[in-house]
Amino acid sequence: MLITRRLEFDAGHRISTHNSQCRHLHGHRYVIEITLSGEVICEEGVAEQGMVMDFSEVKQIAKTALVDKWDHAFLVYSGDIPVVKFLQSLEGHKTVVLDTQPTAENLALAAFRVLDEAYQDNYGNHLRLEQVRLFETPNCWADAIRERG
Ligand SMILES: Nc1nc2c(c(=O)[nH]1)N=C([C@H](O)[C@H](O)COP(=O)(O)OP(=O)(O)OP(=O)(O)O)CN2
Ligand SMILES: [Zn+2]
Repeated sequence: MLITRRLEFDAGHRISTHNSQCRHLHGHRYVIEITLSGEVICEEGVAEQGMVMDFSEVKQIAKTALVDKWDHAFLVYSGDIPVVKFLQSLEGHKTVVLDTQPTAENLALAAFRVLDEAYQDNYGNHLRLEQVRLFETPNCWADAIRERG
């Protein structure tokens, strides 16, 4: 069984190597969709009976591990030296330094890695992160998918 939880957050970025608009500092209302697989919990009388994981728990884990850290932050590539220096000069600014350009593809991958560690199988129902879909705009998104093997 697959379940998916959608969350939204705002963040700034730029793609410093881009040859058009995206090299300018700008922001997005990002949407992240987290898809988990697992067996439906059958244990009689537990709060999660009939669920793979309670959607509110899926949300809480995503917020703690990732969304609250990225929300209203500027997501910057460590190689984008002028912007890294500028952000460091702003006292207390919420900045997330990434080791890759903050494209939809790289953000989906980074989110997958963080969230994969965060979701634990507490009920022996083989809970597992399968996919992170990250929308940069309503028309543009990237999917980071668990590799088989
Ligand atoms: N493969 C990718 N291509 C682009 C990315 C990306 O992350 N991966 N990112 C950008 C820019 O950051 C930009 O914000 C997206 O801009 P754009 O293509 O203009 O998207 P819009 O939804 O605003 O465009 P509409 O034409 O208004 O739908 C660029 N490319
Ligand atoms: Zn952008």
